[in-house]
Amino acid sequence: MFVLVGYATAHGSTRSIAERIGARLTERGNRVDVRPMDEVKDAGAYEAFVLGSAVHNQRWLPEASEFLHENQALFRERPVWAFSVGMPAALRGPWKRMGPREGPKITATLEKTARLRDHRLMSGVVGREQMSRAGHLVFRALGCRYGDYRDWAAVDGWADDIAGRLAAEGAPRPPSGAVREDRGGTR
Ligand SMILES: Cc1cc2nc3c(=O)[nH]c(=O)nc-3n(C[C@H](O)[C@H](O)[C@H](O)COP(=O)(O)O)c2cc1C
Repeated sequence: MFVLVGYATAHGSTRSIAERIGARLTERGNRVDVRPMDEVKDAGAYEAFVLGSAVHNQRWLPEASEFLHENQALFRERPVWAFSVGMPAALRGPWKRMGPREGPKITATLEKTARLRDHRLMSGVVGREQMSRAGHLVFRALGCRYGDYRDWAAVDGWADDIAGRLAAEGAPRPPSGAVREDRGGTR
């Protein structure tokens, strides 16, 4: 399959995760472009999409939201997987409960413009240099810690699931009426 792994990043974590997913899908036999969503010229050229954005204030970055909006007809027809990169793993204390609530909230927004096969909220690198002074003070007051929270095993596992689904969907179907010998095999 010809797959776009499109991303929008402010500080690089989302790009690194997109590149990892792209490499994994390529290893599994797909033709893959990994590129920023605002540099994609012809979205219609791709057969499937894995789209990811950094999360700011519980939303995708504006260029990512625009890309979804502009191509919504396509994203209702072709397979789309989405990932959001935030900081649920950096949260501490009562704020830790925010993480599980943020994922479904973002999913609901994305589903207004795309029919998603799956959406994952992941954690990225959270650095002092990304924060305003006020943001830093709130972050520290909540007991949160800066760090690299990327979970590569989870990213690889998810990419492998996607590769499996693409392989199943891309495989030539037997002619209708044909009797399959391999009953119980892939659908
Ligand atoms: C201004 C700002 C707002 C943020 N808002 C959120 C948020 O609402 N939810 C969240 O989970 N992470 C939030 N983050 C954390 C980032 O999404 C996180 O650091 C992520 O790794 C950034 O990805 P990037 O390196 O691709 O830009 C915010 C970061 C910044 C700088």
